[in-house]
Amino acid sequence: MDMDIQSIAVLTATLAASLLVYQKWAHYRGSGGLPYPPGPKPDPLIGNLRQIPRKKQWITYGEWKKVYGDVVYFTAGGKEVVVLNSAQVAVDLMEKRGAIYSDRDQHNMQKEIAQGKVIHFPFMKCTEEFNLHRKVVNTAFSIPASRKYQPCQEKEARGLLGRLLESPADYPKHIRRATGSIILTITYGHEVTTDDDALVKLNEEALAHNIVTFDPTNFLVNFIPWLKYLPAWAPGAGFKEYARVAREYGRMTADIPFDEVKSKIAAGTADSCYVTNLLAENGKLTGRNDEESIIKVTAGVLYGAGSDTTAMAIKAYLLAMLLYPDVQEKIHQEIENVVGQDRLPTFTDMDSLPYFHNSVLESLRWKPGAPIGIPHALQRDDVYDGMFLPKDAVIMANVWGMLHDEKTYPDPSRFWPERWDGRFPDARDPRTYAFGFNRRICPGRHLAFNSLLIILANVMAVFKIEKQRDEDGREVEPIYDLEEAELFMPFVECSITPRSPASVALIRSTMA
Ligand code: HEM
Repeated sequence: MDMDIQSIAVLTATLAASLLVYQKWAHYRGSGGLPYPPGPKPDPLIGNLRQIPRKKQWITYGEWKKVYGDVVYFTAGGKEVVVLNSAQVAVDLMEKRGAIYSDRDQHNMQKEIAQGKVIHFPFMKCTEEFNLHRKVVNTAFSIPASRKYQPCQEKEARGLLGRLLESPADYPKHIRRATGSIILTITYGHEVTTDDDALVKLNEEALAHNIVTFDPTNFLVNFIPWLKYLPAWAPGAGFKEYARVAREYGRMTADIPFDEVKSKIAAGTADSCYVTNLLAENGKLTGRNDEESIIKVTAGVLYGAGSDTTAMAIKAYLLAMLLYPDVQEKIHQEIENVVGQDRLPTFTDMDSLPYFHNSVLESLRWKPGAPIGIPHALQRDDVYDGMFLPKDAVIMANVWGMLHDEKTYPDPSRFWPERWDGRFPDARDPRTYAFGFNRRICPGRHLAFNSLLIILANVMAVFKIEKQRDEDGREVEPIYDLEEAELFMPFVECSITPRSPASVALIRSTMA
Protein backbone atom coordinates (compact mmCIF):
# COMPACT_ATOMS: atom_id res chain seq x y z
CA MET A 1 0.00 0.00 0.00
CA ASP A 2 1.41 3.41 -1.00
CA MET A 3 1.70 5.99 1.75
CA ASP A 4 1.02 9.65 1.17
CA ILE A 5 3.53 12.33 2.26
CA GLN A 6 1.48 13.22 5.30
CA SER A 7 1.52 9.62 6.56
CA ILE A 8 5.29 9.38 6.01
CA ALA A 9 5.81 12.61 7.97
CA VAL A 10 3.61 11.34 10.82
CA LEU A 11 5.44 7.99 10.86
CA THR A 12 8.90 9.67 10.85
CA ALA A 13 7.88 12.00 13.66
CA THR A 14 6.49 9.07 15.67
CA LEU A 15 9.70 7.05 15.19
CA ALA A 16 11.91 9.99 16.19
CA ALA A 17 9.75 10.67 19.24
CA SER A 18 9.84 6.96 20.22
CA LEU A 19 13.62 6.94 19.86
CA LEU A 20 13.89 9.97 22.10
CA VAL A 21 11.56 8.43 24.69
CA TYR A 22 13.64 5.22 24.50
CA GLN A 23 16.90 7.16 24.91
CA LYS A 24 15.51 8.98 27.94
CA TRP A 25 14.16 5.73 29.42
CA ALA A 26 17.47 3.88 28.87
CA HIS A 27 19.30 6.83 30.35
CA TYR A 28 17.07 6.87 33.44
CA ARG A 29 17.10 3.08 33.87
CA GLY A 30 20.92 2.84 33.51
CA SER A 31 21.38 5.31 36.33
CA GLY A 32 19.11 3.44 38.71
CA GLY A 33 17.00 6.57 38.93
CA LEU A 34 19.85 8.81 40.07
CA PRO A 35 20.25 12.09 38.21
CA TYR A 36 23.11 12.58 35.79
CA PRO A 37 25.21 15.69 36.43
CA PRO A 38 23.64 18.82 34.96
CA GLY A 39 24.74 20.12 31.59
CA PRO A 40 23.68 21.97 28.47
CA LYS A 41 20.44 20.78 26.89
CA PRO A 42 21.17 18.26 24.13
CA ASP A 43 19.64 18.32 20.66
CA PRO A 44 17.60 15.28 19.63
CA LEU A 45 19.78 12.44 18.30
CA ILE A 46 23.07 14.39 18.00
CA GLY A 47 23.34 15.33 21.67
CA ASN A 48 25.44 18.41 22.43
CA LEU A 49 27.58 18.28 19.30
CA ARG A 50 26.48 21.77 18.28
CA GLN A 51 27.46 23.34 21.61
CA ILE A 52 30.95 21.85 21.87
CA PRO A 53 33.44 24.55 20.97
CA ARG A 54 36.15 23.73 18.43
CA LYS A 55 38.60 26.04 20.18
CA LYS A 56 39.46 26.80 23.81
CA GLN A 57 36.99 24.30 25.25
CA TRP A 58 38.40 24.97 28.74
CA ILE A 59 37.02 28.51 28.63
CA THR A 60 33.55 27.29 27.61
CA TYR A 61 33.65 24.63 30.32
CA GLY A 62 34.47 27.40 32.80
CA GLU A 63 31.39 29.29 31.60
CA TRP A 64 29.29 26.14 31.98
CA LYS A 65 30.54 25.81 35.56
CA LYS A 66 28.79 29.10 36.40
CA VAL A 67 25.51 27.64 35.14
CA TYR A 68 25.75 23.91 35.96
CA GLY A 69 28.38 23.63 38.69
CA ASP A 70 31.60 21.72 39.24
CA VAL A 71 30.54 18.54 37.45
CA VAL A 72 29.06 18.97 33.97
CA TYR A 73 27.66 16.24 31.74
CA PHE A 74 27.08 16.28 28.01
CA THR A 75 27.03 13.90 25.09
CA ALA A 76 28.81 14.12 21.77
CA GLY A 77 28.49 11.74 18.85
CA GLY A 78 27.23 8.96 21.11
CA LYS A 79 29.96 9.54 23.73
CA GLU A 80 29.13 10.59 27.25
CA VAL A 81 31.45 13.24 28.62
CA VAL A 82 31.90 14.47 32.19
CA VAL A 83 33.83 17.67 32.83
CA LEU A 84 35.44 18.17 36.25
CA ASN A 85 35.51 21.87 36.85
CA SER A 86 37.09 22.25 40.27
CA ALA A 87 40.19 21.11 42.10
CA GLN A 88 38.09 19.53 44.83
CA VAL A 89 36.19 17.33 42.38
CA ALA A 90 39.40 16.41 40.53
CA VAL A 91 41.00 15.37 43.82
CA ASP A 92 37.89 13.43 44.90
CA LEU A 93 37.57 11.53 41.62
CA MET A 94 40.84 11.54 39.66
CA GLU A 95 43.02 11.13 42.74
CA LYS A 96 41.03 9.38 45.48
CA ARG A 97 39.11 7.15 43.06
CA GLY A 98 41.95 7.02 40.54
CA ALA A 99 41.69 3.22 40.38
CA ILE A 100 38.56 3.58 38.24
CA TYR A 101 39.17 7.04 36.74
CA SER A 102 42.41 6.27 34.91
CA ASP A 103 41.22 4.47 31.80
CA ARG A 104 41.53 5.85 28.29
CA ASP A 105 38.78 6.08 25.74
CA GLN A 106 39.92 4.50 22.49
CA HIS A 107 38.21 6.10 19.55
CA ASN A 108 37.73 4.41 16.20
CA MET A 109 40.61 6.18 14.49
CA GLN A 110 43.03 5.00 17.18
CA LYS A 111 41.72 1.46 16.76
CA GLU A 112 42.14 1.78 13.00
CA ILE A 113 45.77 2.86 13.46
CA ALA A 114 46.44 0.09 15.98
CA GLN A 115 44.65 -2.54 13.85
CA GLY A 116 43.26 -4.22 16.92
CA LYS A 117 46.44 -4.20 19.03
CA VAL A 118 47.24 -0.96 20.83
CA ILE A 119 50.96 -1.09 21.60
CA HIS A 120 51.60 2.50 22.74
CA PHE A 121 50.70 2.67 26.42
CA PRO A 122 49.42 6.28 26.45
CA PHE A 123 46.48 4.99 24.37
CA MET A 124 46.00 1.71 26.24
CA LYS A 125 43.18 1.02 28.62
CA CYS A 126 44.23 0.16 32.19
CA THR A 127 45.15 -3.42 31.41
CA GLU A 128 47.95 -5.63 32.78
CA GLU A 129 49.89 -4.77 29.65
CA PHE A 130 49.53 -1.07 30.43
CA ASN A 131 50.77 -1.65 34.00
CA LEU A 132 53.90 -3.37 32.71
CA HIS A 133 54.71 -0.61 30.23
CA ARG A 134 54.18 2.05 32.89
CA LYS A 135 56.35 0.14 35.34
CA VAL A 136 59.22 0.08 32.87
CA VAL A 137 58.90 3.80 32.15
CA ASN A 138 58.34 4.81 35.79
CA THR A 139 61.54 3.00 36.78
CA ALA A 140 63.54 5.03 34.29
CA PHE A 141 62.00 8.41 35.18
CA SER A 142 61.62 8.30 38.96
CA ILE A 143 63.05 11.24 40.95
CA PRO A 144 66.44 9.55 41.61
CA ALA A 145 66.65 8.15 38.07
CA SER A 146 65.89 11.60 36.63
CA ARG A 147 68.87 13.03 38.54
CA LYS A 148 71.17 10.89 36.40
CA TYR A 149 70.07 12.86 33.35
CA GLN A 150 71.14 16.22 34.76
CA PRO A 151 74.57 16.35 33.03
CA CYS A 152 72.84 15.89 29.69
CA GLN A 153 70.30 18.61 30.54
CA GLU A 154 73.06 21.03 31.56
CA LYS A 155 74.92 20.35 28.34
CA GLU A 156 71.84 20.99 26.19
CA ALA A 157 71.07 24.19 28.13
CA ARG A 158 74.57 25.47 27.28
CA GLY A 159 74.18 24.45 23.63
CA LEU A 160 70.93 26.41 23.49
CA LEU A 161 72.68 29.57 24.76
CA GLY A 162 75.21 29.40 21.90
CA ARG A 163 72.50 29.02 19.27
CA LEU A 164 70.41 31.81 20.78
CA LEU A 165 73.44 34.06 20.61
CA GLU A 166 73.98 33.29 16.94
CA SER A 167 70.38 33.47 15.68
CA PRO A 168 68.00 34.66 18.40
CA ALA A 169 65.06 35.10 16.03
CA ASP A 170 65.05 31.32 15.52
CA TYR A 171 64.47 30.71 19.22
CA PRO A 172 61.51 28.29 18.80
CA LYS A 173 63.66 26.06 16.58
CA HIS A 174 66.57 26.17 19.04
CA ILE A 175 64.33 25.30 21.98
CA ARG A 176 62.88 22.33 20.12
CA ARG A 177 66.34 21.11 19.26
CA ALA A 178 67.41 21.31 22.92
CA THR A 179 64.33 19.49 24.27
CA GLY A 180 64.45 16.93 21.43
CA SER A 181 68.12 16.25 22.03
CA ILE A 182 67.55 15.76 25.76
CA ILE A 183 64.95 13.07 25.07
CA LEU A 184 66.95 11.36 22.32
CA THR A 185 70.15 11.34 24.38
CA ILE A 186 68.37 9.94 27.43
CA THR A 187 66.37 7.40 25.47
CA TYR A 188 68.86 6.24 22.84
CA GLY A 189 72.19 7.88 23.68
CA HIS A 190 71.65 9.83 20.47
CA GLU A 191 73.03 13.34 20.82
CA VAL A 192 71.73 15.85 18.27
CA THR A 193 74.65 17.73 16.75
CA THR A 194 73.10 19.39 13.69
CA ASP A 195 69.87 21.19 12.88
CA ASP A 196 68.90 18.54 10.32
CA ASP A 197 69.41 15.42 12.42
CA ALA A 198 67.65 12.50 10.69
CA LEU A 199 66.11 11.11 13.87
CA VAL A 200 64.72 14.50 14.91
CA LYS A 201 63.32 14.95 11.40
CA LEU A 202 61.64 11.54 11.48
CA ASN A 203 60.14 12.13 14.91
CA GLU A 204 58.92 15.62 14.02
CA GLU A 205 57.28 14.34 10.82
CA ALA A 206 55.68 11.49 12.74
CA LEU A 207 54.42 13.86 15.44
CA ALA A 208 53.00 16.33 12.92
CA HIS A 209 51.12 13.48 11.21
CA ASN A 210 49.98 11.62 14.30
CA ILE A 211 48.94 14.58 16.44
CA VAL A 212 45.94 15.12 14.16
CA THR A 213 44.65 11.68 15.13
CA PHE A 214 44.61 12.51 18.87
CA ASP A 215 41.59 14.81 18.50
CA PRO A 216 38.57 12.55 17.87
CA THR A 217 36.64 15.34 16.16
CA ASN A 218 39.07 15.35 13.23
CA PHE A 219 37.75 12.06 11.81
CA LEU A 220 34.18 11.25 10.80
CA VAL A 221 34.73 7.56 11.52
CA ASN A 222 34.74 8.41 15.23
CA PHE A 223 31.11 9.47 14.91
CA ILE A 224 29.94 7.17 12.10
CA PRO A 225 31.50 3.81 13.05
CA TRP A 226 30.27 1.88 9.99
CA LEU A 227 32.66 3.90 7.81
CA LYS A 228 35.36 1.50 8.97
CA TYR A 229 33.82 -1.23 6.79
CA LEU A 230 34.43 0.81 3.62
CA PRO A 231 37.28 -0.36 1.40
CA ALA A 232 40.30 1.97 1.49
CA TRP A 233 39.62 3.29 -2.05
CA ALA A 234 36.01 4.28 -1.36
CA PRO A 235 34.99 7.93 -0.99
CA GLY A 236 34.88 8.78 2.72
CA ALA A 237 37.55 6.19 3.59
CA GLY A 238 40.54 8.57 3.41
CA PHE A 239 41.06 7.99 7.13
CA LYS A 240 42.32 4.48 6.30
CA GLU A 241 45.29 5.78 4.36
CA TYR A 242 45.91 8.35 7.09
CA ALA A 243 45.90 5.54 9.65
CA ARG A 244 48.24 3.41 7.55
CA VAL A 245 50.80 6.23 7.39
CA ALA A 246 50.44 6.86 11.16
CA ARG A 247 51.07 3.17 11.77
CA GLU A 248 54.16 3.24 9.56
CA TYR A 249 55.52 6.30 11.39
CA GLY A 250 54.90 4.49 14.68
CA ARG A 251 56.87 1.52 13.43
CA MET A 252 59.78 3.57 12.09
CA THR A 253 60.13 5.80 15.17
CA ALA A 254 60.32 2.69 17.35
CA ASP A 255 62.47 0.46 15.09
CA ILE A 256 65.08 2.80 13.60
CA PRO A 257 66.63 4.29 16.79
CA PHE A 258 66.25 1.01 18.69
CA ASP A 259 68.12 -0.92 16.00
CA GLU A 260 70.79 1.81 16.03
CA VAL A 261 71.35 1.24 19.78
CA LYS A 262 71.46 -2.53 19.36
CA SER A 263 74.12 -2.22 16.66
CA LYS A 264 76.14 0.04 18.95
CA ILE A 265 75.80 -2.46 21.81
CA ALA A 266 77.07 -5.18 19.50
CA ALA A 267 80.00 -2.98 18.50
CA GLY A 268 80.71 -2.03 22.13
CA THR A 269 80.17 1.69 21.40
CA ALA A 270 76.74 2.29 23.00
CA ASP A 271 76.39 5.10 25.53
CA SER A 272 74.38 4.39 28.66
CA CYS A 273 70.73 5.33 28.05
CA TYR A 274 67.11 4.21 28.70
CA VAL A 275 67.39 1.39 26.16
CA THR A 276 70.81 0.07 27.22
CA ASN A 277 69.99 0.27 30.95
CA LEU A 278 66.71 -1.58 30.58
CA LEU A 279 68.11 -4.18 28.18
CA ALA A 280 70.79 -4.86 30.80
CA GLU A 281 68.00 -5.96 33.17
CA ASN A 282 67.70 -9.06 30.99
CA GLY A 283 63.97 -9.54 31.43
CA LYS A 284 63.99 -9.10 35.22
CA LEU A 285 61.88 -5.93 35.10
CA THR A 286 58.73 -7.54 33.77
CA GLY A 287 59.57 -11.21 34.03
CA ARG A 288 58.36 -11.61 30.46
CA ASN A 289 60.31 -13.00 27.58
CA ASP A 290 59.14 -10.18 25.30
CA GLU A 291 60.59 -7.50 27.59
CA GLU A 292 62.76 -6.26 24.73
CA SER A 293 59.72 -5.34 22.66
CA ILE A 294 58.23 -3.49 25.65
CA ILE A 295 61.45 -1.50 25.96
CA LYS A 296 61.34 -0.73 22.25
CA VAL A 297 57.75 0.51 22.09
CA THR A 298 57.94 2.47 25.33
CA ALA A 299 61.12 4.17 24.09
CA GLY A 300 59.23 4.99 20.87
CA VAL A 301 56.63 7.13 22.64
CA LEU A 302 59.03 9.26 24.69
CA TYR A 303 60.05 11.74 21.99
CA GLY A 304 56.44 12.41 20.96
CA ALA A 305 55.35 12.85 24.57
CA GLY A 306 58.33 14.71 25.97
CA SER A 307 59.91 17.00 23.41
CA ASP A 308 57.22 19.47 22.31
CA THR A 309 55.53 19.56 25.71
CA THR A 310 58.74 20.78 27.34
CA ALA A 311 59.43 23.21 24.48
CA MET A 312 55.92 24.68 24.86
CA ALA A 313 56.45 25.22 28.58
CA ILE A 314 59.73 27.03 27.89
CA LYS A 315 58.04 29.30 25.34
CA ALA A 316 55.21 30.07 27.77
CA TYR A 317 57.80 31.13 30.34
CA LEU A 318 59.60 33.37 27.84
CA LEU A 319 56.26 35.00 27.00
CA ALA A 320 55.81 35.79 30.69
CA MET A 321 59.29 37.33 30.78
CA LEU A 322 58.39 39.48 27.79
CA LEU A 323 55.20 40.73 29.39
CA TYR A 324 56.55 41.16 32.94
CA PRO A 325 59.96 42.88 32.68
CA ASP A 326 60.03 43.67 36.42
CA VAL A 327 59.68 39.99 37.27
CA GLN A 328 62.37 39.20 34.73
CA GLU A 329 64.77 41.64 36.36
CA LYS A 330 64.10 40.22 39.81
CA ILE A 331 64.83 36.71 38.54
CA HIS A 332 68.01 37.81 36.81
CA GLN A 333 69.21 39.61 39.93
CA GLU A 334 68.58 36.56 42.09
CA ILE A 335 70.55 34.36 39.70
CA GLU A 336 73.39 36.86 39.44
CA ASN A 337 73.60 37.24 43.23
CA VAL A 338 73.95 33.49 43.66
CA VAL A 339 75.94 32.50 40.57
CA GLY A 340 77.94 35.66 39.84
CA GLN A 341 79.04 36.66 36.33
CA ASP A 342 81.90 34.23 35.84
CA ARG A 343 79.98 31.02 35.42
CA LEU A 344 76.58 29.67 34.37
CA PRO A 345 73.93 28.19 36.70
CA THR A 346 73.99 24.47 37.43
CA PHE A 347 71.60 22.15 39.24
CA THR A 348 73.55 22.66 42.46
CA ASP A 349 72.40 26.32 42.48
CA MET A 350 68.71 25.55 42.34
CA ASP A 351 68.08 25.38 46.10
CA SER A 352 69.45 28.91 46.40
CA LEU A 353 67.08 30.33 43.77
CA PRO A 354 63.64 30.33 45.42
CA TYR A 355 62.20 33.26 43.44
CA PHE A 356 63.31 31.72 40.16
CA HIS A 357 61.91 28.33 41.23
CA ASN A 358 58.57 29.97 42.04
CA SER A 359 58.55 31.70 38.66
CA VAL A 360 58.81 28.31 36.94
CA LEU A 361 55.94 26.99 39.07
CA GLU A 362 53.95 30.10 38.23
CA SER A 363 54.47 29.60 34.49
CA LEU A 364 52.98 26.09 34.72
CA ARG A 365 49.93 27.63 36.41
CA TRP A 366 49.69 30.77 34.27
CA LYS A 367 49.79 29.00 30.91
CA PRO A 368 49.50 25.23 31.33
CA GLY A 369 50.61 23.28 28.26
CA ALA A 370 47.64 20.91 28.35
CA PRO A 371 44.62 23.02 29.49
CA ILE A 372 42.31 20.01 29.64
CA GLY A 373 45.05 17.45 30.15
CA ILE A 374 44.56 14.22 28.26
CA PRO A 375 41.04 12.88 28.82
CA HIS A 376 40.60 9.81 30.99
CA ALA A 377 37.70 7.33 30.89
CA LEU A 378 35.63 5.84 33.69
CA GLN A 379 36.00 2.08 34.16
CA ARG A 380 32.68 1.45 35.89
CA ASP A 381 29.50 3.23 36.93
CA ASP A 382 30.05 5.59 39.84
CA VAL A 383 28.06 7.93 42.05
CA TYR A 384 29.41 11.28 43.20
CA ASP A 385 27.57 13.77 45.36
CA GLY A 386 24.27 12.06 44.50
CA MET A 387 24.96 12.17 40.74
CA PHE A 388 25.32 9.17 38.46
CA LEU A 389 28.49 8.95 36.37
CA PRO A 390 28.28 6.25 33.71
CA LYS A 391 30.89 3.61 32.86
CA ASP A 392 32.98 4.49 29.79
CA ALA A 393 32.25 8.21 30.14
CA VAL A 394 35.11 10.38 28.93
CA ILE A 395 36.42 12.33 31.92
CA MET A 396 37.91 15.74 31.24
CA ALA A 397 39.62 17.70 33.98
CA ASN A 398 39.44 21.40 33.29
CA VAL A 399 43.03 22.01 34.34
CA TRP A 400 42.98 25.58 33.02
CA GLY A 401 39.86 26.35 35.07
CA MET A 402 41.43 24.89 38.24
CA LEU A 403 44.68 26.81 37.81
CA HIS A 404 42.82 30.04 37.06
CA ASP A 405 40.29 29.75 39.86
CA GLU A 406 40.44 33.15 41.52
CA LYS A 407 39.43 31.79 44.91
CA THR A 408 42.70 29.85 45.11
CA TYR A 409 44.83 31.97 42.82
CA PRO A 410 43.78 35.62 43.20
CA ASP A 411 44.23 37.73 40.05
CA PRO A 412 44.78 34.52 38.06
CA SER A 413 45.77 36.13 34.75
CA ARG A 414 48.67 37.92 36.41
CA PHE A 415 52.08 36.24 36.23
CA TRP A 416 53.00 36.59 39.87
CA PRO A 417 55.74 34.30 41.28
CA GLU A 418 55.19 35.88 44.73
CA ARG A 419 51.97 33.90 45.07
CA TRP A 420 54.20 30.87 45.79
CA ASP A 421 56.12 32.44 48.67
CA GLY A 422 53.69 31.06 51.23
CA ARG A 423 51.19 33.92 51.30
CA PHE A 424 48.43 31.70 49.88
CA PRO A 425 48.72 28.43 51.84
CA ASP A 426 45.76 26.88 49.97
CA ALA A 427 47.34 27.37 46.56
CA ARG A 428 48.14 23.87 45.37
CA ASP A 429 51.35 23.26 43.48
CA PRO A 430 50.38 23.51 39.76
CA ARG A 431 52.37 20.35 39.05
CA THR A 432 49.61 18.40 40.76
CA TYR A 433 47.27 19.32 37.87
CA ALA A 434 49.49 20.33 34.96
CA PHE A 435 51.02 16.85 34.67
CA GLY A 436 47.74 14.93 34.92
CA PHE A 437 46.44 12.51 37.48
CA ASN A 438 46.97 9.24 39.30
CA ARG A 439 47.90 6.16 37.26
CA ARG A 440 48.17 8.32 34.15
CA ILE A 441 50.22 11.10 35.68
CA CYS A 442 52.97 12.20 33.31
CA PRO A 443 55.90 9.81 33.90
CA GLY A 444 58.32 12.43 32.54
CA ARG A 445 57.29 15.17 34.99
CA HIS A 446 60.50 15.13 37.07
CA LEU A 447 62.67 15.14 33.98
CA ALA A 448 60.52 17.89 32.43
CA PHE A 449 60.67 20.11 35.50
CA ASN A 450 64.44 19.69 35.69
CA SER A 451 64.74 20.64 32.01
CA LEU A 452 62.70 23.78 32.65
CA LEU A 453 64.83 24.73 35.66
CA ILE A 454 68.21 24.33 34.03
CA ILE A 455 67.33 25.73 30.61
CA LEU A 456 65.47 28.76 31.94
CA ALA A 457 68.04 29.56 34.66
CA ASN A 458 70.75 29.59 32.00
CA VAL A 459 68.75 31.77 29.62
CA MET A 460 67.78 34.19 32.39
CA ALA A 461 71.40 34.43 33.56
CA VAL A 462 72.78 35.80 30.30
CA PHE A 463 69.95 37.05 28.10
CA LYS A 464 67.38 39.79 28.26
CA ILE A 465 63.97 39.16 26.67
CA GLU A 466 62.34 42.31 25.32
CA LYS A 467 59.69 43.45 22.92
CA GLN A 468 60.81 43.87 19.32
CA ARG A 469 61.31 47.41 18.07
CA ASP A 470 60.18 48.69 14.67
CA GLU A 471 62.32 50.79 12.30
CA ASP A 472 61.47 53.93 14.30
CA GLY A 473 62.56 52.31 17.54
CA ARG A 474 59.03 51.91 18.88
CA GLU A 475 58.18 48.77 20.82
CA VAL A 476 56.06 46.25 18.89
CA GLU A 477 53.33 44.81 21.09
CA PRO A 478 53.52 40.99 20.97
CA ILE A 479 50.50 39.17 19.61
CA TYR A 480 49.50 36.42 22.00
CA ASP A 481 46.45 34.88 23.62
CA LEU A 482 46.89 33.78 27.23
CA GLU A 483 43.81 31.56 27.09
CA GLU A 484 44.93 29.68 23.99
CA ALA A 485 46.91 26.46 24.33
CA GLU A 486 50.56 27.00 23.48
CA LEU A 487 50.20 24.28 20.85
CA PHE A 488 47.98 26.57 18.76
CA MET A 489 49.88 29.76 19.47
CA PRO A 490 51.56 31.63 16.64
CA PHE A 491 55.23 32.42 17.00
CA VAL A 492 55.62 35.33 19.47
CA GLU A 493 58.24 37.76 18.19
CA CYS A 494 60.68 39.06 20.74
CA SER A 495 64.22 40.26 21.03
CA ILE A 496 66.68 38.04 22.90
CA THR A 497 69.97 39.85 23.53
CA PRO A 498 72.96 39.07 25.74
CA ARG A 499 72.99 41.16 28.91
CA SER A 500 76.62 42.27 28.68
CA PRO A 501 79.96 41.60 26.96
CA ALA A 502 80.72 39.34 29.94
CA SER A 503 77.60 37.32 29.10
CA VAL A 504 78.77 36.96 25.48
CA ALA A 505 82.19 35.81 26.64
CA LEU A 506 80.63 33.31 29.03
CA ILE A 507 78.40 31.86 26.32
CA ARG A 508 81.29 31.70 23.84
CA SER A 509 83.43 29.87 26.38
CA THR A 510 80.87 27.05 26.37
CA MET A 511 80.81 26.90 22.57
CA ALA A 512 84.42 25.96 22.12
C1 HEM B 1 56.46 20.44 30.63
C2 HEM B 1 56.44 19.27 30.02
C3 HEM B 1 55.33 18.27 30.11
C4 HEM B 1 54.01 18.45 30.39
C5 HEM B 1 53.28 19.75 30.71
C6 HEM B 1 53.38 17.14 30.34
C7 HEM B 1 52.04 16.92 30.59
C8 HEM B 1 51.44 15.68 30.51
C9 HEM B 1 50.03 15.45 30.75
C10 HEM B 1 49.01 16.50 31.13
C11 HEM B 1 49.80 14.13 30.55
C12 HEM B 1 48.46 13.41 30.68
C13 HEM B 1 48.34 12.76 32.04
C14 HEM B 1 46.97 12.18 32.29
O1 HEM B 1 46.40 11.54 31.40
O2 HEM B 1 46.41 12.38 33.39
C15 HEM B 1 51.06 13.52 30.18
C16 HEM B 1 51.21 12.18 29.87
C17 HEM B 1 52.39 11.64 29.46
N1 HEM B 1 53.63 12.25 29.42
FE1 HEM B 1 54.01 14.20 29.85
N2 HEM B 1 54.32 16.20 30.03
C18 HEM B 1 55.53 16.85 29.89
C19 HEM B 1 56.75 16.26 29.62
C20 HEM B 1 56.95 14.91 29.41
C21 HEM B 1 58.24 14.28 29.20
C22 HEM B 1 59.58 15.00 29.24
C23 HEM B 1 57.99 12.95 28.96
C24 HEM B 1 58.96 11.82 28.68
C25 HEM B 1 60.11 11.68 29.19
C26 HEM B 1 56.55 12.75 29.04
C27 HEM B 1 55.91 11.55 28.84
C28 HEM B 1 54.55 11.35 28.97
C29 HEM B 1 53.88 10.08 28.70
C30 HEM B 1 54.55 8.82 28.16
C31 HEM B 1 52.53 10.26 29.00
C32 HEM B 1 51.40 9.24 28.89
C33 HEM B 1 51.11 8.63 30.26
C34 HEM B 1 50.02 7.56 30.26
O3 HEM B 1 49.11 7.59 29.43
O4 HEM B 1 50.09 6.67 31.12
N3 HEM B 1 55.96 13.95 29.31
N4 HEM B 1 52.04 14.48 30.18
